[in-house]
Amino acid sequence: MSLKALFVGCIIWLGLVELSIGGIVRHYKFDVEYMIRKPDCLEHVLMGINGQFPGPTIRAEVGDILDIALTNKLFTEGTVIHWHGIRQVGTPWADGTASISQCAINPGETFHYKFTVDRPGTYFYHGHHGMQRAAGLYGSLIVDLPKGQNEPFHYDGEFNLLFSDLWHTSSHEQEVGLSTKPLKWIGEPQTLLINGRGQFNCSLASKFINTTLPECQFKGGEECAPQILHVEPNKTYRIRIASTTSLAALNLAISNHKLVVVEADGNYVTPFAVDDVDIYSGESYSVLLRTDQDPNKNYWLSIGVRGRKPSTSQGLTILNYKTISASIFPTSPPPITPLWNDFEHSKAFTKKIIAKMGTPQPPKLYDRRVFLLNTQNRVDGFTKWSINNVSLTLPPTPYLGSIKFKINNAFDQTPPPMNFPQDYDIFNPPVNPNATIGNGVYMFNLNEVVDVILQNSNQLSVNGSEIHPWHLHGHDFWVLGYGEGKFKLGDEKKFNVTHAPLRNTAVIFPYGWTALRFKADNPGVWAFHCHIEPHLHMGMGVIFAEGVHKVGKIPREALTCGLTGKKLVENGHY
Ligand SMILES: O=C1O[C@H]([C@@H](O)CO)C(O)=C1O
Repeated sequence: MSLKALFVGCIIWLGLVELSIGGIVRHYKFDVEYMIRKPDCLEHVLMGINGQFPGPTIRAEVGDILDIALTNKLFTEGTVIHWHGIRQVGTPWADGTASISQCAINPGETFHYKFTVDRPGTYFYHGHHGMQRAAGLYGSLIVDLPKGQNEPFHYDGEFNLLFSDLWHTSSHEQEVGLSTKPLKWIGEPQTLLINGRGQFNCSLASKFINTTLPECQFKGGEECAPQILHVEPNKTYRIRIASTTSLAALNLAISNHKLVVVEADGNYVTPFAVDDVDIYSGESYSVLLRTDQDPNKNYWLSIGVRGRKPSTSQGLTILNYKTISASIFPTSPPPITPLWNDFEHSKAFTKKIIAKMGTPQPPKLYDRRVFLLNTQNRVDGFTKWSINNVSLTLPPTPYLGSIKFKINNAFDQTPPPMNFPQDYDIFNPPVNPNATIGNGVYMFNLNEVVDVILQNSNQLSVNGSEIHPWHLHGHDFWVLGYGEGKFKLGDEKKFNVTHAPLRNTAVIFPYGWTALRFKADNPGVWAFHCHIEPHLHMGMGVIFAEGVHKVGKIPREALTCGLTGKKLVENGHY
């Protein structure tokens, strides 16, 4: 056989091997860098990828392997990217969480994220180091069904919308403010962005709303001009939405059109029609839109702030029936976002989300139950968020390495508390506001069924309890139920175990509880935290670990820092 034929033979053989494990390897090169951009018509420093903000959309098919070579082109700080909603089965080192699954990638260095996307759905990716998500490090990740397979709903076309919020103070200034005594809170965002585009100093809807802002005048090509959704009449469109906001809870509406929710966090749900959709940071949905309205008009698509007293203008774009020009304005004002504190509206929406028939049901019983009380506290006078009175501070050595290699001095070996005092008054500020910092780990036995009862409470000031969206890495969980007040014995009778939706993010409502169940069946170390980035920065998270002894080879470059880095040097791997 000639050398060439042998070479071609090898390639075909390799190709077959790759096909036999399900999908193809998709290679990406991501250069993470700071850029000067005008996402809301004003100039800002943003973090982007390959010169793009938001970063490039990754589109793959179920079973594909993504191989993303991430080069840190920031000048002086480390970086990582988390693939939000991807469970990383067998590749916990690719979860992209600094200090948890890997070392932050140093400036100038390249790290290979290689993992399988094993489930269709709408996902996204974002920075998971410091406040790099607030700096703009994010993009979309969409996983399609393999060719020839159909979704359980029909659509003629699709759009993808990634929502985010923008501050005019830098992420560094925000980060320092949050770590200062007294706390310098970040406040509300200046602008809401849809696919990285928003308008701060002008309004698309100035003719219709009470504003002093002038009408936006776009000549074409502006980075802050909205991406218009061009549609044909009498068709069905799938709109994928995901929220990577740093803080804002959002509400999406499209004038005159109903939205049918069909997917949540990569899981099919029993379809239901609504006028508007609440979407919290860390969540994703697919909604179906039927273009059955007057085709001689255009319509607003709006996102507005909910859950916190807003001071940010709605994010807007236009649904354009191609029958008319996109520059013809809608004839009425944009949809009114439901009142920020109409929590009954939020709860009604959330409770409509139930699993689609055929979704795996939760195990009937749990092996272990963990109560996690969320409180705002003080540590040495610094304002923090704490879980069972412990505020999370991450260690310099990634847990995945320190647990696997039993480096016991890498973090606090005492497990954090599984509960909180029974007499804790969740309706008032903490009697003793002093908390401690900690970096202990909740260790679960492999395949244990874990129930988590997230308990909300009053923050440091009176009459204040906020919504927090909690996101779990490495798993989906079943949402068993939501309740008011303090969780009490007998409340489990209200659990929905037959139609519990599978999600990776779930909210706790003010002064309420949320019950989740998951199977600790994915060897690795996983963050579980409030997806509000400043809250995580202030300690609002915990670390779960299971079956770490079963984790296969961890790429060396994931562990070249802290005590695992030292061990590698001592063992001659340098
Ligand atoms: O963590 C937070 O701090 C502020 C406030 O509680 C203190 O200024 C706020 O609204 C938060 O969500």
